[in-house]
Amino acid sequence: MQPSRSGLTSPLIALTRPPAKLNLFLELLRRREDGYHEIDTIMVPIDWSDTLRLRRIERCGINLSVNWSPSIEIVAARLGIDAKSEPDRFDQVLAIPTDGRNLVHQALGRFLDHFDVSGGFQCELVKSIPAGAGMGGASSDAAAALRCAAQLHGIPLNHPDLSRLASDLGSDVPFFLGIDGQSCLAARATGRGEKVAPIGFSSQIDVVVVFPAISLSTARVYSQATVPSDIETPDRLIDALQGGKLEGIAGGILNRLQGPALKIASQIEEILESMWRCGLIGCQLTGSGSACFGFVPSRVDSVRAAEWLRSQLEPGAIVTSARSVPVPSLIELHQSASH
Ligand SMILES: C[C@@](CO)(OP(=O)(O)O)[C@H](O)COP(=O)(O)OP(=O)(O)OC[C@H]1O[C@@H](n2ccc(N)nc2=O)[C@H](O)[C@@H]1O
Ligand SMILES: Nc1ncnc2c1ncn2[C@@H]1O[C@H](COP(=O)(O)OP(=O)(O)O)[C@@H](O)[C@H]1O
Repeated sequence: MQPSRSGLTSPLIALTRPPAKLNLFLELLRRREDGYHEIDTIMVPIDWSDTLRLRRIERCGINLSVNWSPSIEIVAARLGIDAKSEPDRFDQVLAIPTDGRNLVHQALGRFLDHFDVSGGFQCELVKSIPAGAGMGGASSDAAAALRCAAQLHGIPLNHPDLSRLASDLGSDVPFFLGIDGQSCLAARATGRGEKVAPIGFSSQIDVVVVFPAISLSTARVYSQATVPSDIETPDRLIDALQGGKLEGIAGGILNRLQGPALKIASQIEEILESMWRCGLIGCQLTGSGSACFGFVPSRVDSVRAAEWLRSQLEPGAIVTSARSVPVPSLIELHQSASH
């Protein structure tokens, strides 16, 4: 800990904004004996992000608080969920655990055990990324927590054990951790998703993302999926990404989990239809859903399309214009005001 002017220690706060991701391509290669699927996926991080603040505390253990931005009431109102008349749905979509069920709690617990460091952590998580949306919010938060914890303990951010911890936490977590500390705008992930390779690609992508107020369980969607006999590759998409050609990108997308997700939640089909009608191109579900995205040529177009879709779909869905950003997210270090 850093000494303050008064001579007492003043803990540092690590602040970062874990981004969401979109799966532009997701093919199922085979179902494994352990129940996981070998996949081939192309992921892009976007600027729809949570906020995570972490500081070391002397007391052992993890103290985690979770709030919604701008507030749970405003998010619920946009989603058209009434806490009093639909308490189960409210909980299913908006209740985020603060105990060991939260992936941030698990990440910090495993960090403390693995590196055998003294004390604990106080963590404030502000959610903006919907849960059960296929946007990887929990995974991104967990990767951010591992990186902030390493930073506060002077452990190099490219320490190989962090990758192992990330992979044990969930298949999507290594993507958000970044590869050897390098930042990247798009990556191809294979294995169960934990083998990540950056794609050389430097342009930005503008999209509109719609979260249709339903949380889908990743395990349930995978359990309804079938490995196809003709497996597709993302080669065309990768070429288009590297060439920066929007039509090529939109033409190369695929999500083998879209069919099973639509079977579970058929209302997603109407959302996709509205997105096509609005002029977005390459409209598709991300990951195991329920959020969908579509491409536009520029930021101006995404803001305009999001406004129109909002007038059609809200309340009942959250519509956001978004742009690709690099992973991992930057960490800012601040001196804590009180201790
Ligand atoms: C579908 C994807 C696409 O990026 O994202 P989300 O929709 O969850 O964001 C990922 O494959 C999700 O990764 P993640 O959310 O980390 O899943 P995990 O916690 O590892 O696994 C949850 C469950 O999903 C199934 N699962 C997950 C990954 C995989 N390659 N095959 C699977 O069959 C397994 O039943 C597993 O028990
Ligand atoms: N930090 C977290 N943020 C959001 N959800 C979390 C978190 N930790 C655990 N969860 C649980 O994980 C599930 C959703 O995970 P998430 O990554 O947001 O969705 P998806 O797998 O669809 O991308 C929910 O059941 C939620 O309760």
